[in-house]
This record gives sequence, structure tokens and C-alpha cells, in this order.
Amino acid sequence: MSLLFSPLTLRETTFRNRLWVAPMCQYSAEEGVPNDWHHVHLAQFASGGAGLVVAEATAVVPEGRISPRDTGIWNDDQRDAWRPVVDAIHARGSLAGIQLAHAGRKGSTWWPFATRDGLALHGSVPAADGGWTAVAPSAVAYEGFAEPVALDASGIEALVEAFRAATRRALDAGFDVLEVHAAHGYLLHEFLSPLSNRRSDEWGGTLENRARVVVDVVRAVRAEAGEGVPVLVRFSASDAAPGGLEPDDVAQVSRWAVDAGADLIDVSSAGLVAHQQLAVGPGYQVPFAARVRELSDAPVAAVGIITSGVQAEQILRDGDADAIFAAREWLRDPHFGLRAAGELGEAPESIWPPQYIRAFRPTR
Ligand SMILES: Cc1cc2nc3c(=O)[nH]c(=O)nc-3n(C[C@H](O)[C@H](O)[C@H](O)COP(=O)(O)O)c2cc1C
Repeated sequence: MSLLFSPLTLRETTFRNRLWVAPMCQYSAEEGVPNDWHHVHLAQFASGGAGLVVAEATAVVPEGRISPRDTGIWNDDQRDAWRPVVDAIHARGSLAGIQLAHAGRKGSTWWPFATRDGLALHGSVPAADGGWTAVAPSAVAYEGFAEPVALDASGIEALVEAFRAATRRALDAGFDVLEVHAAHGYLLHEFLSPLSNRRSDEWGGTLENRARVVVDVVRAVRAEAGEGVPVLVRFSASDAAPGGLEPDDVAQVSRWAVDAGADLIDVSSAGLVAHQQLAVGPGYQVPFAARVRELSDAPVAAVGIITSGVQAEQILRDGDADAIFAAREWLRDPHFGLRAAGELGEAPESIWPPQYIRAFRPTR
């Protein structure tokens, strides 16, 4: 049996395989409520053999959305709308995850939407068009965006509480796995990076201080989730910019996150600055995952241009990661899991939905 299609157990949850769907914003929700688009989009990957399907960056408060069309989980209507989506993933034999998120200073953007003036790839939505004032650790803007307001102590306390409340709603909606989004230049990453965090209080300065919010969020999520539910944290292992975070910093923060209750680190990169210096190619973030795994001793997932079963299997065999996330390959081929299983010689029964086996077996 391949490593890719061998089960993985975190706490009380067993994943049927290690080929997972990474969160992908769909910019298709109204008032943060998921709809038929999210249902079909996510359920197809469960049919296609994914061991875990993680729903997109889902805001824990309204101003935590990236765009006005992001999903949320700050109210009960949203919770109730997630339930059938989760049920559809379960009915196809996969586990359902949700990425709990706050966009911070990169919130209130209309990317990738057309605006009244044409196509805007960048920038903040004015209040007249449904935008809001973004928050951040410091009043330092992301390039091309409006200046955010720095969170004060009570704002930080409310943020941790919002992640806790979102955890409750996510579990009530039936999600099996929670992922805290601390990557890609959004709020928790903004606290971690010295490029965006210029505070001189207990949330700024040293790495330990900059990591305080993330650690408190993970602790709150774990406390609300209880002992059985896997909690993942997504970090950007490098800011790919001078003076920014590097993998060794993130490995240390990962260690603290595990101590606070995280089970697996999802290792991505970049997103903090507009002009990052990062060479992108097949498996380009795998060395980051390997480094974080080596230094932190935490289980990790690798992500980033992993497009075949053979490639994914090799990453696991090399000991660089414990699980594989993919995003765009699932868009290109929603049956990526079945295809990868075929590449690795897996028996159809171990991965294919029974309906597909019936459909493909020759009739006599
Ligand atoms: C359409 C799209 C939306 C994305 N939205 C999110 C998101 O909501 N949260 C997140 O952490 N990453 C997001 N990402 C990044 C992916 O999860 C993934 O890390 C990245 O695309 C690299 O993996 P890939 O090469 O397999 O696509 C998104 C990527 C795409 C293509």
C-alpha cells in the first residue's frame, strides 16, 4: 500500500488517506452564507477521493472577510447553511474541514472583481460599495490598500473570543477538522511578521510576543473543541522578503502552537508583502515543510504545485511531510484522488465510491 493512501489518525479522527483539498476562496457568498456553489464545489472533491476537504478561509467576524463575497461563521444562519455542505462531504466518505480566518489589513478588498471603473486586481473597497475599515497589529498598510486601524488590547481579546465562538459553530455544523489561518499575510500572520507588526507592547517585538495572539487563538480553539478534534494551523514559513519571517522562526512558533493544542502544521509561504521574492515551481514549498517538520517535530502537510500521485508519494517517502494538500490540481481534475490512486496501483475498493465501481465494472 502507498503511504499516500494509508490512513492517518490525529487524535480521535482517522483520515482515509493523506491527499487533501486545500482551502480555496470562491468569492461566491452573500452575507457570509455558503450556498449551492460551495456545496457542489466541495462535495465533488469528496467524490474524487480526497481524504479531507477543507472549506475556504471563513471569516470569524464580518470585517475578517477578504472580500464582501467570502463565507463566514460568525452567526447561526451561516452555521446552518454549512450543515448540508458538510453532510454532502461526509456522504461521499471524506472528512470536512473549515479554515477559520481573519483577513486583517488585506480585508475589504474587491479582488478579483470587476469594479465600476473596470477590473481592479488590488485595493480596498470603499464603504459606499460595502467595504469596511480593516484592522491589523499596526497601522501599516499592505501595498495598494487603505491604512488599517491597529487593534487595541480589547480588540485582541475580542479576536480570540471570535475564533472560540467560530469553533463552536463549526463543530455544531458538523465539521471534523479545524484549521486556523495564520498564513498568506492575513491578520494572524501580520502579528507574526516583524514587517507588519511594529507594536512595542506584549504583542510586539520578540518572536514570542508576536506569536502570542496565534498561540492564544489555538489555545481557545482547542479548549472549545475538546480533546478529540484535530486542529491544524496554516503558516507561511517564509515572507520571502528581507527582514521577514523565515522557516526557523515558523518552526519555533509551530512548536508553541503544538503545545497550545495544534496537531498538524500546514506549511505554506508568502503573502505578507506585494513583491515577494519566491521561486515558484513543482513542489516549491516542500523544503519549507521539511524544515518545519525537522525543527519542530510536529506533523506537517506540504502544499504547492503537487500535481500527481507519484510526486505526492515521493514527498511522504522522503519524510518531508505527513500529508499532502493540493488546491489547483483539484480544480483542474476534481477526481485527482482517484487518478492518484490509479497511478500508485491502489485497489479501486480502497478509494473509489461504490457508485463509481459499479459504473466502471464491465457488465456481462
Ligand atoms: C482559487 C484559490 C483560492 C484560494 N483560497 C485560499 C484560502 O481561502 N485559504 C488559504 O489558506 N489558501 C488559499 N489558496 C491557496 C491554496 O490553498 C494553496 O495553498 C495554493 O494554491 C498552492 O497550492 P496548489 O499549487 O496546489 O494550488 C487559494 C488558492 C486558489 C487557487
